Amino acid sequence: MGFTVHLPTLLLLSVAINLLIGGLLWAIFRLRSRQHCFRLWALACMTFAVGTLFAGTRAFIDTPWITVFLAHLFLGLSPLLVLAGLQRFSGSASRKTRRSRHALRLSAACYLLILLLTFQGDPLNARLLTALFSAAIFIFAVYTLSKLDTTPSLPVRILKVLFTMHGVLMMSQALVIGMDWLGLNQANTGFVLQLILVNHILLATATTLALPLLAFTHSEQRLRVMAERDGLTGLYNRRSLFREGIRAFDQATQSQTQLAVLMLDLDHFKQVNDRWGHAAGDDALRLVARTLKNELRDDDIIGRVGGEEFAMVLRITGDDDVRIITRRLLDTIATNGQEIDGLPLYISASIGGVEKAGHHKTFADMMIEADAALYNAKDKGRNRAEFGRLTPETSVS
Ligand SMILES: Nc1nc2c(ncn2[C@@H]2O[C@H](COP(=O)(O)OP(=O)(O)OP(=O)(O)O)[C@@H](O)[C@H]2O)c(=O)[nH]1
Repeated sequence: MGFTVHLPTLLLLSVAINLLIGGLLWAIFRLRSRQHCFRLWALACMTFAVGTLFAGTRAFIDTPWITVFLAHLFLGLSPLLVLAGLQRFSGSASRKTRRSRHALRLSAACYLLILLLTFQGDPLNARLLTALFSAAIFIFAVYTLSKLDTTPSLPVRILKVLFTMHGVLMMSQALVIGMDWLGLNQANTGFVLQLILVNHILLATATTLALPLLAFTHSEQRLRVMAERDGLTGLYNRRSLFREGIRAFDQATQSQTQLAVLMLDLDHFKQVNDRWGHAAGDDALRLVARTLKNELRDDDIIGRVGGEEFAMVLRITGDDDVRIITRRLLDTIATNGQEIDGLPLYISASIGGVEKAGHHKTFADMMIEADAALYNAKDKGRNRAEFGRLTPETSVS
């Protein structure tokens, strides 16, 4: 049972698919505040369709300028545009990237020159050249993807696999043509090349669908970080801290484990801003955030819940003493905050804390009590901590 391909149908199908996906990518470009990678990817699809159309006219006309030169010019331009889109997406303008862009321009110029010099001869020359050029571009695309620092990583991995397969396919095409050239082929070259063409179209389609996946998941991740995190310190914002705090509270209730909430407010922070400026104040806030992250465990929940106010939810284990942890936090902030970026800021903080008890029905109950304890610490002179309900043994000073 043989495998036969009706070439004109296949080519028309490929043109239609590429025009459709190209149109879709162009629409995305218009809708997404003109994110330029989408325009380049749309153009890649369209040039591929145009190149295929020109190559297909070989059945009707005998004009190598169109059927070979223009066809391969567009077919070679297509992977180049995909790569340019990837580079645009990665957005980095480092020296290394600039150098690789120059290398790319140089190889494109070489491709054009060799195509110009050879297209009049055997059309297989142009096919060999385009296959080699495309393989090089796809390998370069894998390299570009490996330099990308985006999350989630699944779309990057999918694209790496697709580009690698495409690169290998183009190398195989070059090999088959090269062997044919040297008269080494016993098998039916036309059939093998048609098979490669089918896979080429499938891979090109899969790649153009995976590219928006890369861009969409990346921007969704960025939006999620922006919605959940405080822009200045990278800590949880108020809403996320409450969400995570409620989760931790429910877990602690179910597993009957201990939980503590600490509210921390910087002392006389207005004076820091007034005396040293808002930028110095921002540096101080970042330093406090770093200190809290360094001093607490990875699974503790830390958020910036107001201008100079932080909240922490600590999962307490048997050996932990919240009062010792709190004292350590106050001391480290006072030590680190003496001088920030060469300025004598002398930052200190006050903390209100509470440990989970039977009368806490919700996480909000703990937050309210920690807040009241914080006001108590401020009233009692600052740079100190107060705990829970007001009893004589609740102070840490
Ligand atoms: N630099 C900077 N300052 C901020 C930010 N958010 C709030 N602040 C400042 O934090 C200060 C808070 O001042 P107050 O609420 O009077 O409190 P305080 O001066 O710390 O006094 P106590 O809390 O009573 O010790 C104000 O000057 C705010 O402008 C911020 O993102 N960056």
